[in-house]
Amino acid sequence: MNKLITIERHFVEEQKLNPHATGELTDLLYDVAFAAKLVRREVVRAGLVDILGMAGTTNVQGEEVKKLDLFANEKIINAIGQHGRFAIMGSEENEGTIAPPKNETGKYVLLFDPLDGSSNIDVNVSVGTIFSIYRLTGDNPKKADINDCLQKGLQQVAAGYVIYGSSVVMVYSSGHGVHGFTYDPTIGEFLLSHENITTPKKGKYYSINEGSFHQLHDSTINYIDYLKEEDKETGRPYSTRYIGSLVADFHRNLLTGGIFVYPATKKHPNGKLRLMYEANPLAFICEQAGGRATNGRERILDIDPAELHQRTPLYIGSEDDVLIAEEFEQGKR
Ligand SMILES: O=P(O)(O)OC[C@H]1O[C@](O)(COP(=O)(O)O)[C@@H](O)[C@@H]1O
Ligand SMILES: [Mg+2]
Ligand SMILES: [Mg+2]
Repeated sequence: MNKLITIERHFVEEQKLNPHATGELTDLLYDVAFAAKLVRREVVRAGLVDILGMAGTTNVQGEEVKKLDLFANEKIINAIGQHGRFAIMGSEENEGTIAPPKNETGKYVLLFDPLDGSSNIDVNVSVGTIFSIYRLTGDNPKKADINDCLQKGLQQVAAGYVIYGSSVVMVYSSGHGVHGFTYDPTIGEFLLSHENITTPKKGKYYSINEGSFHQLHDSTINYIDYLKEEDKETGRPYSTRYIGSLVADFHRNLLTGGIFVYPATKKHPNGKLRLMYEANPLAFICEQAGGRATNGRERILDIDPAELHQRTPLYIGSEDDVLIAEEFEQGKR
C-alpha cells in the first residue's frame, strides 16, 4: 500500500467514482480535514494553552461545557463556514441551526460533534470530532432550514470522525468503503494508513458503562452477564473496554471487532448519545465497514429524526455481537 496518499488526493479519487460529481463534496471534505488540523494543533498542546477546564456555560443538553468544546466548535464553524460550501450547520454546542458566515452557494448540510469525549479532555485521554454531511433537500441555499438537517441517516452523502489520540487519525466514508488517514505532523498531511477498513463479524470486546449499573434495565444486565459467562465456543467471556469517549471506543471496536452499547437507562430513557451527530455518522461508517448499528430494535440509519439534539439508544459494532445484544434488549433471550 502506497503510504504517500494524502486525504485530499483520496477525496479526488473517490470523486471519480461518481459520474455526477461536481467536486463540491470533495471541497467540503477538504474543509473538514483542514478544520481537524486546526483543532489538533490546540488539542496536542492543550495543557500549555488556556483551553483546559470548564467554560462556565451549559449547553442545550443541560451539560456543563468545557473550554475545548467551545474552542473546537468555533474553529470548525469558522474554518468551514468561510468557504460557503455549507448552506446550514448543526452542532452539539449550538441550540439552533447555524447559518455559515458566507452561504451563497452551498448545497450541503454539516452536522457535527465538535469535541467528543468531553469528560476525558483534561486528563489526556483520546477525544474526537464527529461529522455528518447531507445534501440540501431544496435547491436554494438561502432557504435552508431545520428540515434540511432532519434527514434520515440513510441520506448521508459522507460521514466520519477524527481521533485526537496517541496519533491523530481521520476516518471517513463517502459511500465507497471506509478509509483511515494518520496525521504526519512533519509534513502537516493526513496520509492513507487504513485502506478499506472492514470490521470483524464477531469481536472480543464490549464497551458498556457498568458504573451506571443501577441505572441499567434487566435486559442490559442479562446481556452483560451473558458476555461474562465462560464459553470457549462463543469466545466468552468478552473483555471489557470503556474509554468514555464514544469515538475512541467505536474506533477500537471497528478495527478489532466488538460492540459498544449505550442503552436506554433509568436516567436516560432515550439513551444518552445524540442521533444526528453521534449515532448516524458512526452508523454510516459501521455499515460501510460491514458492521451493524441499531437502537436495539431499529436500524439507526432508518430512524426518522424529529429534533436536532434528539437522543437514541445505541448498539453498534460487529454484526453478530449487535444481533445478540438486540435479542437481549427485545427479551428474546
Ligand atoms: O460517562 P458516560 O455516561 O459513560 O458517557 C460517556 C459518553 O458520553 C460522551 O462523552 C458524550 O459525548 P460528548 O462528550 O460529545 O458530549 C461520549 O463520548 C461517551 O461515550
Ligand atoms: Mg459526543
Ligand atoms: Mg461533544
